[in-house]
Amino acid sequence: MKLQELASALLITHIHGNAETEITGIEADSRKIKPGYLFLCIPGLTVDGHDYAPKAIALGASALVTERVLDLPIPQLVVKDARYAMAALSAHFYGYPSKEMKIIGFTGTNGKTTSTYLLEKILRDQGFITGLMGTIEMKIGDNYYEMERTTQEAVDLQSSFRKMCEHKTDYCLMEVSSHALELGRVKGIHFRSGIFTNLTQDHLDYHKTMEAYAAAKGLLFSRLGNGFTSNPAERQYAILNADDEASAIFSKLTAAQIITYGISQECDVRAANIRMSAKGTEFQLISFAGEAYFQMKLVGKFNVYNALGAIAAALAEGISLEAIRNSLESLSVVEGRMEVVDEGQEYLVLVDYAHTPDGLENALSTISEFAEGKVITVFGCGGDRDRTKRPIMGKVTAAYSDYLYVTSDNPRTEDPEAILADIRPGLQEVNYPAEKAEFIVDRKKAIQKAIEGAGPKDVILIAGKGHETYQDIMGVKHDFDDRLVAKAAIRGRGR
Ligand SMILES: CC(=O)N[C@H]1[C@@H](OP(=O)(O)OP(=O)(O)OC[C@H]2O[C@@H](n3ccc(=O)[nH]c3=O)[C@H](O)[C@@H]2O)O[C@H](CO)[C@@H](O)[C@@H]1O[C@H](C)C(=O)N[C@@H](C)C(=O)N[C@H](CCC(=O)O)C(=O)O
Ligand SMILES: Nc1ncnc2c1ncn2[C@@H]1O[C@H](COP(=O)(O)OP(=O)(O)OP(=O)(O)O)[C@@H](O)[C@H]1O
Ligand SMILES: N[C@H](CCC[C@H](N)C(=O)O)C(=O)O
Ligand SMILES: [Mg+2]
Repeated sequence: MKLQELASALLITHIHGNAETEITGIEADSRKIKPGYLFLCIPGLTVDGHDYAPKAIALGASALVTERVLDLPIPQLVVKDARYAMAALSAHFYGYPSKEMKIIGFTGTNGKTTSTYLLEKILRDQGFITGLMGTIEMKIGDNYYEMERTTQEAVDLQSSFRKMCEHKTDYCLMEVSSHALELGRVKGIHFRSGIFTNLTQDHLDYHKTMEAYAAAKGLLFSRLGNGFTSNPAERQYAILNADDEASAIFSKLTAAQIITYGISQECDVRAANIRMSAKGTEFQLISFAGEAYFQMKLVGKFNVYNALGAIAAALAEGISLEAIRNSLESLSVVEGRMEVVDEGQEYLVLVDYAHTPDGLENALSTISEFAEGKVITVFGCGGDRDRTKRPIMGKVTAAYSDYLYVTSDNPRTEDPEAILADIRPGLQEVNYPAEKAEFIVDRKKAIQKAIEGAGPKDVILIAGKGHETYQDIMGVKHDFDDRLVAKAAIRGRGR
């Protein structure tokens, strides 16, 4: 594509240099530039992409997108807002792929990843080709890709969508993080539906206040539904959790047709008579499309919510309640979410991704309902992330645990001891007995000690890392998998 043609995606631009320059690729990271590529100079929160233009040129960049003319020897497309331009130009470069499939976006503090897999299962069982992108991985056709972040940068996102189209994807199920919404990574994407899971505290390091965090999430819904259509295939839906008060705000923001789901409120897709055990969850589903009795293998009331959101989205796609039920009943586990580590031992070991106060509350309240012995929790808090959630996470785990191992969970560039010190006041606030809590920086040792101390009917929750296979210390990702460490520890003590 020629620079001139790319520029046509924006009304106000200025081309400095040869407009006929051929563009063979488009990137916003100088380290990924190949000969012939256009390099987008993005002023970031930590560095300014304009400073990396010489590096991009050295790697063969043929043109730049800038916010000001740089004294450099290649053509430049000067724009008002490089981040906005990144989204718009990437969509144009890749031929607007989000219009060629149905993209369903999931947003909310907890439950996004889980919910994408539930809906993926339902859609795949109907013979649809699905793509998925989120915290664990990206799937395109039969190919799996590692993800750097939950929601990709706009330029990577549009490229991934194009690949999905090449694989004849019918539906793309994607997690839409609040960072992505705030930073415009998903601007201009045509979503079929937006699903809201819930809003509780996280990421206040970035958003500062819960109001700002909610406003970021709201962007998914405020962009939905404009331009009514008689074609049901083009309709857009906002699928909202009626039991979460943020839904009232989102319903005012959106022009999409709203489908509500929940347990305690009157809504379009509702679960009643919920029965929970260590083996799964049962509930009566009452919906605008009829009623059915569900028996799922996923544990915890929070998974009923995740199921309801997925059911609502599937009903909007015209899938029958019976088919939806068959799919959800056959799904056993989502990786790293309440995943059982089974080496034939007498105590239960669960690895879960709970890394927020509400996630821990949900995981632990579920466990407390079926635990016959002690509840032993191993957890930590991420470095370079919301510090204010640390004591609250300490308080929540203390409330439910007979024994606590407070340890590291991706300290990143922070001092691990300092993170542990931030958690401690939460335990003190509820007068948690000091002799029942150990603070051990080394996560492997903490897991080993928890397992060594377990009695026959005890439940050990290892929270925070779920599917992760690394421990990020000072920017270096060391191999670390809670499930493997736990397995080795169980075998080490002779089960
Ligand atoms: C707060 C946040 O999300 N920041 C993201 C944002 O950073 P930024 O705007 O500060 O960019 P920057 O690092 O200053 O760089 C500016 C520009 O220079 C470029 N650059 C930089 C260095 C270089 O050598 N060459 C170069 O070209 C960068 O590619 C970028 O275009 O854009 C960068 C480029 O895309 C991201 O790497 C960076 O993610 C940071 C590392 C991050 O940790 N993000 C996390 C918090 C995140 O996004 N999490 C969410 C939520 C997870 C969830 O709870 O579900 C996610 O979606 O994963
Ligand atoms: N609907 C829910 N409500 C509250 N907690 C939940 C819900 N679903 C899952 N959880 C808890 O939160 C943890 C994270 O779940 P999941 O990975 O599905 O969320 P996510 O929104 O994708 O998180 P992230 O923001 O890190 O991508 C789970 O391991 C579980 O403990
Ligand atoms: N998406 C979340 C994941 C947190 C997972 C936990 N293991 C941590 O590192 O804090 C975040 O980036 O805040
Ligand atoms: Mg996720």
